[in-house]
Amino acid sequence: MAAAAASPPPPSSAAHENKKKPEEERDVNNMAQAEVTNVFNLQDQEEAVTKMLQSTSMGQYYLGQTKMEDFFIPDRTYVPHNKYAEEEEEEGGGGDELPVLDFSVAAESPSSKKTENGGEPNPQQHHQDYATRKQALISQLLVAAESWGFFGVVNHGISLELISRMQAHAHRFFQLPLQEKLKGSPNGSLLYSYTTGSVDVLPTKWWNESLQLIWTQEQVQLFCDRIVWSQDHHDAHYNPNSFREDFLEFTAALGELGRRIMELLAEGLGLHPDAFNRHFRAESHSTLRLNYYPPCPHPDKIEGMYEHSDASMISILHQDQVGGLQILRNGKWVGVRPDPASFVVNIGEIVMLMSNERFSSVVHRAVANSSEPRLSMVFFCVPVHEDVLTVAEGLIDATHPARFTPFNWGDYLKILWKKDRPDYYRPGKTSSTKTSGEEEVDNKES
Ligand SMILES: O=C(O)CCC(=O)C(=O)O
Ligand SMILES: [Fe+2]
Repeated sequence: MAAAAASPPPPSSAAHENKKKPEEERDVNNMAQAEVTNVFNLQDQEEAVTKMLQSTSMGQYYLGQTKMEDFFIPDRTYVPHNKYAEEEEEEGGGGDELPVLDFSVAAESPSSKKTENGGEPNPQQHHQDYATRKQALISQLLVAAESWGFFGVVNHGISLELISRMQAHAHRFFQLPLQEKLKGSPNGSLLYSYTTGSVDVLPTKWWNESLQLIWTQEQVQLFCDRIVWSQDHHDAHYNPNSFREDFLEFTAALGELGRRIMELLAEGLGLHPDAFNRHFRAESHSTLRLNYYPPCPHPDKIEGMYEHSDASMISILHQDQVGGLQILRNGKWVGVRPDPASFVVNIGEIVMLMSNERFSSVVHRAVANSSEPRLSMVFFCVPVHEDVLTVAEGLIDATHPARFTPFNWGDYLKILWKKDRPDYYRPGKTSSTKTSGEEEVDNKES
């Protein structure tokens, strides 16, 4: 994976065109509407689901309450989903590359490694090698977190088979009829459920669907119990328990990777290795979010996911081979080339604040495309609700006063969408920038 600055084309004027709605668009709408009518005929249909549909972009679209044109974003800087750094460089752009870090050393213990021929290494020599390589990784990580806020991770220790199994589960889920998927929105929660696109409070409508679940056994079980994974009897061999099992294995592995990354980030800042991790515990409401972007007829005018920064401590993202993740870097949108073997990690707002803004939480977006669906899977490491979060002690001195006051994650969620959110919660952001991953609009948790 590599990426570089891409020069944005001139703002699209197409958003202002008054185009007639093509036939096929109307068909999609009609089909979706028929499905929704079914949903409303079900006896056990919950008010919350109706409310969710009516207050989300794709929900309104499926209900026929929103037209394609209502998704258009005027004067948007469009960079196609498959435009990456290399092409830009070939065209003479010469962008810089997204740092990609080799995490193999982070999974090693200082003493356990065998030599290549299987013999015992000289323990002292090995310890020195290990320490040198770990220090090199920490230095690269520090540069990446300070200057990019984003980086790729390879040799992360998560098996490619597990990743593809999760992708297959996600595709299976998103291809279910809408009425089935809506069973995954049992209580109207917009944070821990299946959601049809962006919520109304946002200034833009996103062309996506998502499923976001807390990483606990209990939560995933509640979800699995409601979903009928396939109505096709030819598909009877599919084991619905496998979603739960793979979900738990995947989130546990991502949690472990998140822990390793935050430990190294803390060490890089000269802090106690546990400075961030002591707030990232098993009882935190960390989530896995599956983002599904159906083919979109107007990707130049419609956003898959609008620009935002993540409210997490850190986020760990895997995107499929389609491409579409873009980072705002030095005022330009930079496309991140997909690589099935790597994860893309970004610093979230919580670690940015705890680091007294030594690290940046960078604005990013997802661009839709007209030809194929796209899937991304994001793990949001978040702190335990009640923990008081402060700037790490070791980072404050006379010349570097704390830039924000102590807060906790529960309070943070409450103010996340407020227009009058204090400045120190969103340094350097434009007023149109919203935070994603945590759409707890009415604080409807659980
Ligand atoms: O789909 C993507 O590549 C971006 C997803 C994202 O940024 C998010 O879910 O917060
Ligand atoms: Fe994000």
